[in-house]
Amino acid sequence: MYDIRQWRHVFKLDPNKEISDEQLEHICESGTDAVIVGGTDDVTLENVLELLARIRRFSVPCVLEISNLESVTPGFDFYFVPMVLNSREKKWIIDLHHEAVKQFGDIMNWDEIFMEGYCILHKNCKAAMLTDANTELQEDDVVAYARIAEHMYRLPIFYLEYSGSYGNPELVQRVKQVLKQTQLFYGGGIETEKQAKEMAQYADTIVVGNVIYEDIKKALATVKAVKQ
Ligand SMILES: CC(C)=CCC/C(C)=C/CC/C(C)=C/CC/C(C)=C/CC/C(C)=C/CC/C(C)=C/CC/C(C)=C/COP(=O)(O)OP(=O)(O)O
Ligand SMILES: O=P(O)(O)OC[C@@H](O)CO
Ligand SMILES: [Mg+2]
Repeated sequence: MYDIRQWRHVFKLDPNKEISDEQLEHICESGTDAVIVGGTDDVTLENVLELLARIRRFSVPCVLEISNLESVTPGFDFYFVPMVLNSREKKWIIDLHHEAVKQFGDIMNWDEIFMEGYCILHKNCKAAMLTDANTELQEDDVVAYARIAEHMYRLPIFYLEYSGSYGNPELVQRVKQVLKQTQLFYGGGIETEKQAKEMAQYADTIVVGNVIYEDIKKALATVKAVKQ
């Protein structure tokens, strides 16, 4: 399914983590809508290419979520480009993007590139630490970032990121209520069918990451929870 607006469930695979062929097959054939390749640390051209080649044995749509310029490579169906709206450093909001467009501008196919407005809410996750995200936010602050994403920047995706910890479903519901065009992604700490169902009530798309590497059966069960 190549219309990202229809995606309800996606798996995020970290190129810096090990996954067996059998596990990868289960993930790609699980009925998930897409597989995102992305992570925060030690994402290299080599490990991205290796994972891409292995995922390409299956027909599932495959996205590269760009975390550094060195690992950008052709061959993905889509490219998701994060900008961390609550970062205290403009490097993560505009500077790296400027550098990337300077480098790749002539060969960029804008139809396959989607900007993600991240709001990172788990203060101990790697992405929050790397980008010096201000995670001490009130609900109104988060809602304001969502409105900025939709109305000021017209971003296709607003991503509520709790990577490594399960977030607050009431906040996800509040954010969903103010978004009309921008697609709401929720990711963080989803480990059970119940959690997947709960967040999928509000988020347009849920993202399941770390549990793949901790308990593959539980990870696979999150697909069923959303697709039924
Ligand atoms: C050659 C070719 C095909 C070109 C294609 C054209 C193209 C797409 C060019 C790139 C254009 C562009 C504008 C690129 C942007 C460049 C860039 C480096 C932007 C910065 C991205 C950014 C803000 C990164 C910060 C980290 C972050 C938010 C990463 C997202 C992933 C994430 C949050 C992972 C979760 O963390 P995880 O690693 O899982 O953590 P744990 O290990 O704790 O679980
Ligand atoms: O790894 P988890 O905690 O499932 O989070 C998924 C995704 O939002 C990470 O960027
Ligand atoms: Mg992870």
